[in-house]
This record gives sequence, structure tokens and C-alpha cells, in this order.
Amino acid sequence: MGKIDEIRDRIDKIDEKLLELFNRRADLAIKIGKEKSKRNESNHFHVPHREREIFERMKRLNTGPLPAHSIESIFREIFSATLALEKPLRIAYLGPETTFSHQAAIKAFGHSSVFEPASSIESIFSMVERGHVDYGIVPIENSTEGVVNLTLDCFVDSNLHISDEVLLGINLYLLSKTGNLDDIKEMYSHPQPFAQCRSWLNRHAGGIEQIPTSSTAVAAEMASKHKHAAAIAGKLAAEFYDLKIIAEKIEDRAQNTTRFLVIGKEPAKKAKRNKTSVMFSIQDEAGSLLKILQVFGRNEINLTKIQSRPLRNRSWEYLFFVDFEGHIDDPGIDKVIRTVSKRCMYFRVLGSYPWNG
Ligand SMILES: C=C(O[C@@H]1C=C(C(=O)O)C=C[C@H]1O)C(=O)O
Repeated sequence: MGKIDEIRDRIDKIDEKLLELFNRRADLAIKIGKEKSKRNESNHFHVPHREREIFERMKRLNTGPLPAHSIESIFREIFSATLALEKPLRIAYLGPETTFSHQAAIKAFGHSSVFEPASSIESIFSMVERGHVDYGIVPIENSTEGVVNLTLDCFVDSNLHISDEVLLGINLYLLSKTGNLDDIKEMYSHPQPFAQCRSWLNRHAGGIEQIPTSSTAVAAEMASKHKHAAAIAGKLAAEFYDLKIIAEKIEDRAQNTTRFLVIGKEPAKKAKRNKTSVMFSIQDEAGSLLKILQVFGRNEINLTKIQSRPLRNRSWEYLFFVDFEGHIDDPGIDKVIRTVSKRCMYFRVLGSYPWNG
């Protein structure tokens, strides 16, 4: 037997053990599920903080060579498959299939979940509110293009909690049926990806008409139907729509990342490092925002983001969205929130959730 065959034989033996262990683990999780239903806790079949504890313990114990992020994705798939034995988690995302939102949803919940494409960010919120799905995943900001205002606006009319965040590295591909730039007369994509590769497009495809679509998946579908059309989309779309790659990684910034939020009905329990998002409006008078920010500053709370949006019913008045380090169950944070909320006309905690950055 050659060296490779001998090593493959050893791998086969390990795989047999893994298979047995995966199933023994699943049996135990089923037992926990039965205990939960005896105690009428079936609505808590998914326990994100327990999953997080397992991730953190496994990463601590890990001696490599597998990196921490690979350990996390392997365990994510184990949790997803285990939950699906009882009832798969249902997740709404901005569809259709193969969008970056779809990829973020898979990253957050694993392949054994059921993914429900929604036609708009508003409908993701309403699908969660109506209990049609367990969670929704919504884009909130991109490192090149900034904030997704539509998502901020949806929080105004909703009581849902942010329970997690997901960071997804975005690589953009120019795709077409032939894979040849000379064939292309028009290009399709969502306005965000067009903006994320503006300089590349100016340099290499300046004369080609750019046509906006509601998603990168719709753009890929257009490109799959017409020889002279190209799409800017992700690799998943290339595979799904059987398109050839004209150019890869055409985003202007190498670290192009989109941050997504997980929204649900339950607040998240405290993790090792947490972030809190709040939304508030204040009196239209000199120094009122400064006074609020000083409360955070005096209490040494690190702000990670501040964003304003016009109030829809009053011109030139604003709603502020602030993210900061810490969890509302931390004693210091709780005190700051009470002080700040007294000084605001309107104040709401959107959620405290694990900091994944
Ligand atoms: C088994 C449980 O239920 C689910 C499955 C988990 C797992 O596979 O380890 C962890 C948390 C829950 O989402 C549990 O609550 O411990």
C-alpha cells in the first residue's frame, strides 16, 4: 500500500468514529428536546447562548491546525443539523436565492435551516413579527458604501430585538454567459455592488450601460438569459446560474465587508463581548445631542457607531442610532441607559448582542 493510501485508510477510520460521535451527540440533543417539551419550554428549542458557550469552549480547547473560524463553521453545521431533527429553524432573508443576504443567513444558521426569501427588508420584519419565521437577517452597513437606510427605517415601526450580528466578506464578480468582456453591451446589479466597484468599472468597463436591479441574484438571472448582458454578483450566483467569470474580486477595497443583523422576538443573553444598539430622538435645541453623548463619555462607554435619519413626520428633525460596547445587563450600562432615556423625547433599546467584529 502506498503512503497516500495508508493515510487515507487512517482518515477513513477517524471518519467512522466521527460519524458515530455525531450521532451520539444528536441522540443527547434529542433527549434535551424531550426534557424541554416536558417542561413546556419547546419554544426554547433554539438556545443561542448555549451554542455560543460551546463555540467559545471549543475555540479555547482548539490546538490547531484548524483555525477558530473553521471550528465555528463546523459546529454551526452540527447545531443546525441537530435542531433540524426536532424542527429546522426558519430564517427570512432578502431574496431571491444566492444573494449575499442568503450567504449571511447560511453563515449564521447553517445549511440545515429553512431559508425563506423575502422580496423586501420590510417583509423580513413582518415575517418575523407574524411568527412566519424564527429569525430574519437584514443588511445594516457595508464597509465601502455605508449604512443601509431602509433597515434603519424599519426599526422605527417594529418591536423586534437585534439578537446577533454577522460579518460577511463581500467579493464581487463580473459574470456572463460567455465569460468574454467584448460581448457585453449592458451590465446588471444592485446599486450597492455597482458603488462598491465604481473605480474598477470606470477603468475596465466605462462605456457599458449600468442597469440597476433589486438584487445581485436578479442581475445574475438577467445575465443568464442574454448573451450581451453581464452581472455583478457573488460566486454563489455564478454557480447557481451557470455563468462564467469575466473578472473576479472587482470590489475597490480588499476588505469589503457587509454587516448583517439577526432580528427576532427574544433578546440575546450576555456573551463574552457585547454590543448594544439604541435609537432615540431629542429636543431640537442647542447642545442636546452633545449632552447625551457626554453621558456615554463620562461613563467610559465606547461608541462604535452613530447615525442619524430624518424623522418621517417632521422636517429637519432626526432620529439617532447609536451602537456601543456592553450589554444592557451590565450594571454600568443599565445606569447610563436610564440617564440617557430621561433626556430623550423617545428612546428604545434595539438589542444587546454578541460582538462578532
Ligand atoms: C441541545 C440543546 O438544544 C439546541 C442544540 C444545541 C446543541 O446541538 O448543542 C445547543 C443549543 C440549542 O440550540 C440545548 O439547549 O442544550
